[in-house]
Order: sequence, then structure tokens, then C-alpha cells
Amino acid sequence: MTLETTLAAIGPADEPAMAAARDLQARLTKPAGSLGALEELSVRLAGLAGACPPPLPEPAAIAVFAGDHGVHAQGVTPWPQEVTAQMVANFVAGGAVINAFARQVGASLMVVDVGVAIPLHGGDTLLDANVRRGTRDLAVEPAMTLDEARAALEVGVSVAGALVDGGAKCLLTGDMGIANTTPAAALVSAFTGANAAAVTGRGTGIDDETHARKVAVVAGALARHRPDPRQPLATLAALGGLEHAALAGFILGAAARRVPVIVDGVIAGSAAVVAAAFAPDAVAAMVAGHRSAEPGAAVALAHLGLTPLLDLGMRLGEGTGAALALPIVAGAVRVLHDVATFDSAGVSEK
Ligand SMILES: O=C(O)c1ccc[n+]([C@@H]2O[C@H](COP(=O)([O-])O)[C@@H](O)[C@H]2O)c1
Ligand SMILES: Cc1cc2nc[nH]c2cc1C
Repeated sequence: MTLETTLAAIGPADEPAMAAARDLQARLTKPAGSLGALEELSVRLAGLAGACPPPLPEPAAIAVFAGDHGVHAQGVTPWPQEVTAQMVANFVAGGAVINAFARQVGASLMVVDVGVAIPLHGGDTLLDANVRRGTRDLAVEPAMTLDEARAALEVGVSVAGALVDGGAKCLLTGDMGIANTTPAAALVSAFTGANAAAVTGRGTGIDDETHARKVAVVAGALARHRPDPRQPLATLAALGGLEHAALAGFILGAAARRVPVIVDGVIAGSAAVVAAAFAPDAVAAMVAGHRSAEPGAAVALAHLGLTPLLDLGMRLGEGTGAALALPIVAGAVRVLHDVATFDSAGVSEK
């Protein structure tokens, strides 16, 4: 599917299904409101599916999009760029944290090379969809051409479509890319209007001097490119990464198929903000898995009006925060399927 046909397929939440879910929640054998945020989540998922109860989010599929970044040359991260390719190999071998969490929650995992700088050779779980071997340096020129950004977006759309065609009832975002918290911060700043210092954090863990340089790089890129958030493709191309673009497409692809997508940390959060700029109704498909410690993540979620399910101080990426949130999403939906009503169970109401 092209970007345009995907955007055209995205529609608003179904109000009658949401009303039915609210009504059912009120009749279940529990005090009204006692499941807190899970109740509203179940209502949102009913609205997305256009059905009450909505489908359980099983089977669930994680896609980890990997890319490299020209802005690495600015010294915004202490890690060498080749760690991106090395970690992709680790995902394929099953040895990363996301592999452990995917096994723990029963989700499938695939890795997509959308922009890694080093040629990779993987097995069945690595998809070669490389658009470019790393972006250009956003501190000095647009990171991508419009065509490259569009191609990466469409990689994400087609991965989402293939996973849904294969039976996935829930998609989870994953990312890997040394230096990718810098473009994430720039995107969040460009689309939300928050200033560079408010959205730029310590990524994998950087000292004060590196952090000051990173804030200056983000502020400088915004001053240089003067992105117009009403032009999402141009803004994404100027400031983004190939995995950010693919993740935005992945989220749009989920929304077009009316399947929930659990959004991980700051990289996925920035991609979600891009997706919402293309199609505001796409927010109906998004579930915020967790609140990453990276400050841009909370700014992105506030902009989208989403409340994170978990807040564990995590800042790993890979899809780890989304994976841990999956059982909570499943629990919220299962309540609508399994729990008796006051009527059916013969429980007295107050
Ligand atoms: O998901 C997050 O919120 C997150 C926060 C900090 C770091 N990361 C991960 O760390 C890498 C980027 O960090 P950095 O410091 O090199 O920009 C990249 O591979 C991300 O998956 C991810
Ligand atoms: C080791 C390592 C693992 C990661 N996983 C996601 N980002 C990462 C960054 C590093 C450096």
C-alpha cells in the first residue's frame, strides 16, 4: 500500500462500539471505575475494532526497525555506530532483552533493516528493506530526501500489513539505532513546539558535556531547517531517521487495519507524533506502553493525549516497554470477554 491509500483508510473511532463497552463495563461484577485506566483502554480498543468486546490482542507481533544516523558524527552518543548492526545480529540470534521479553509475553519478533550503515546477513527473522545505509547528518543538511522518507514510511506500512495478514491482532513497535534519540528529540520538538532542552535527554547514558552538545545539535537543526509541522513528510525528511519514518508508517499501517499498536519509548513516541501529523485519527490505534525516562517521550505522549500504562524508568528501546505492557492490554480486553455481569451472576447492586 502506498502512503496515500493508507492515510485514506484511517478513520475515527466507532462511537456505538465505545458506548457499548462503557455500558458493559458498568454492568460487570466490580465497583464502577475499579479497573482504573484499563476501563478506558477497553473502551478505546472497542472503538478501534468497531466491536464490543474487541478482539483479544493475540497473537501479538513486535517489529524492530533498525537504522543508523549521520548525526552520529556530531558526538551525540558515546557508542560506536557499528553497535547498531551488532545488536541486530544479537536480535536475530535471540540474545537481546527484547528477545527475552518477547518470549515472556508470547509475542513474535521480527527485525527490519530499514537503514543500517553496514550490510547485514540475517536469517528468517531479518527483513532486508534497507532504503539507505544510514541518514545524512541532520545538523548540516536534511537527513533524508522526500523520496527516502516516503520509501521508509512505506516499509513500515507494508510490514504492518504483512503482520496483520499473517494473523497478528496487536502490533508492537521496536527500534534499534545508535544516536537515534537525537532525531527523536528533533521530531518531538518540531511537531509539539517544545524547545530542544525540554525534549533532549541522555539517551543510552551521556555525560553533561555530551548532553549540552546534543541539546545544541537539536536546537541548531531546528533553526537551520525551520520545519513546518503542517508538512509532515518534509519535516520527517529533514530531521528524522529511517527507523523513525518506518515506525511512523508501521503505526499508520496498524491504524488503517484498525489493529492496536503498542508504542514503546521516545523513538516510537516521536514516530507516533509524525503519524498523528499525517492522520490525526491514527491516535485511536495507539496504546502508550510505557513512559520512557527520555524526556521527549512524555512530551510526545502529552501531545497525543495518551497515558502510558507503565512507568518503570526504562530507556532501552527495542520495543521492551511495549512488550511488558502487552499483558495489561490483554487483561483490559479479556475483562470484557470473560467477566460476569451483576445480572448473570446474581450479584446484588448497591
Ligand atoms: O526507547 C527509548 O526511550 C530509548 C531511550 C534511550 C535509548 N534508547 C536506545 O538507545 C539507542 C539510542 O541512544 P543514543 O544515546 O545512542 O541516542 C537506540 O538503539 C535506542 O533504541 C531508547
Ligand atoms: C548495548 C545496547 C543495546 C541497545 N538496545 C537498544 N539500544 C541499545 C544501545 C546499546 C548500546
